Amino acid sequence: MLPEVRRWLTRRTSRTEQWLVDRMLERKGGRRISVVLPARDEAATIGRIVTVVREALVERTGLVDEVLVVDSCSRDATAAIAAAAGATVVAQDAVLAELPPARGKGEALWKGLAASTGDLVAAIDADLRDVEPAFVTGLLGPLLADPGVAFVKGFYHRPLVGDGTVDVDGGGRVSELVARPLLNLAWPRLAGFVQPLAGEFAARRELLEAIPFATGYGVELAMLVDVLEHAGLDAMAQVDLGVRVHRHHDLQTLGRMAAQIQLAAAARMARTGVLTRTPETTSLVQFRRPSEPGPGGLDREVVVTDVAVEERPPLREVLAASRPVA
Ligand SMILES: O=c1ccn([C@@H]2O[C@H](COP(=O)(O)OP(=O)(O)O)[C@@H](O)[C@H]2O)c(=O)[nH]1
Ligand SMILES: O=C(O)[C@@H](COP(=O)(O)O)O[C@H]1O[C@H](CO)[C@@H](O)[C@H](O)[C@H]1O
Repeated sequence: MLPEVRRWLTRRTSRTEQWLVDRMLERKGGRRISVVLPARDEAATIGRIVTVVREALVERTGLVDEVLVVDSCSRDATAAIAAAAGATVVAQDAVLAELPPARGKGEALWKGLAASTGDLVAAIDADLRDVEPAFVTGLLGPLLADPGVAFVKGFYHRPLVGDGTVDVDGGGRVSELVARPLLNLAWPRLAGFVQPLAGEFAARRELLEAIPFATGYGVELAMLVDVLEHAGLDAMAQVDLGVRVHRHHDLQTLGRMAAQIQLAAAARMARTGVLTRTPETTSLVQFRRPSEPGPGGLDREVVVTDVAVEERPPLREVLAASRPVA
């Protein structure tokens, strides 16, 4: 692991319980805060999420000023349920309607940024079960407390919930198999993010307006890379939000998600020339649930493995070199 990542992990990791709403309200001043939810066919979950955020953070405390649902071409009652629960709802294609429409999660987030009014913008996925207000307050805490922080990413334990089965740390399959190895290889400064694909993040508007957005599922990885380039690692933070339970997709859908993430990464590698040279490190940084809760912000065991591979030459070249000359 790069020494600067090790330092960053200690300096910029916190837990949602550390961020108290009363203190955050004092720090908020005259700024506006938006919570944006990209949502495609989330009729089963969107109502409860909007209700929890609105009641706890808009009505009871006034920390959040706007709950905006971007209806991402849903075929179900997502938009109507979100509106009934008290969200402002915009149709993805109706925002910046003069532009040719695009599809996918990243498009919904970009349109959400365009349609929202907050100086600080938090995003959470709309397929979450059991969402708590602490999901939002944790993301906003570091931004309100420290002017040096411009971007905050959530992390959590991720169970994989099947039909009557729960694998407590089995979720985040694309994260573990695609995003993490890719980031460690090409952008090792981002290796400290426990959940690099978390859909839960918050940032200052001026930062989000200054970076490009990938339209599909590549949006999270693209955003990490672009924020790093734009603002630097010390402007980024992560916060432990506890446990996250969401709806899972089948393997083929995850394959398409992985493909979009790789395309977004490829575009950034080409743009910056990353990987045209030898990788900076062959370490892979992974995180595991500790046997005992750790002190400080990072309640994870850090597992660093050297995954270096050697290149053997074609065998016939070796054989030809070792064959006695007649
Ligand atoms: O075209 C799309 C696809 C997804 N989403 C939303 O993006 C979030 C994350 O997507 P999904 O649940 O499919 O990914 P997962 O979390 O299962 O990997 C959810 O709120 C989706 O409703 C969206 O707004 N537009
Ligand atoms: O992290 C992952 O591996 C995937 C799939 O999660 P699961 O294996 O279904 O728990 O979930 C996410 O990735 C998407 C693509 O970046 C994000 O858009 C989602 O917010 C995130 O949940």
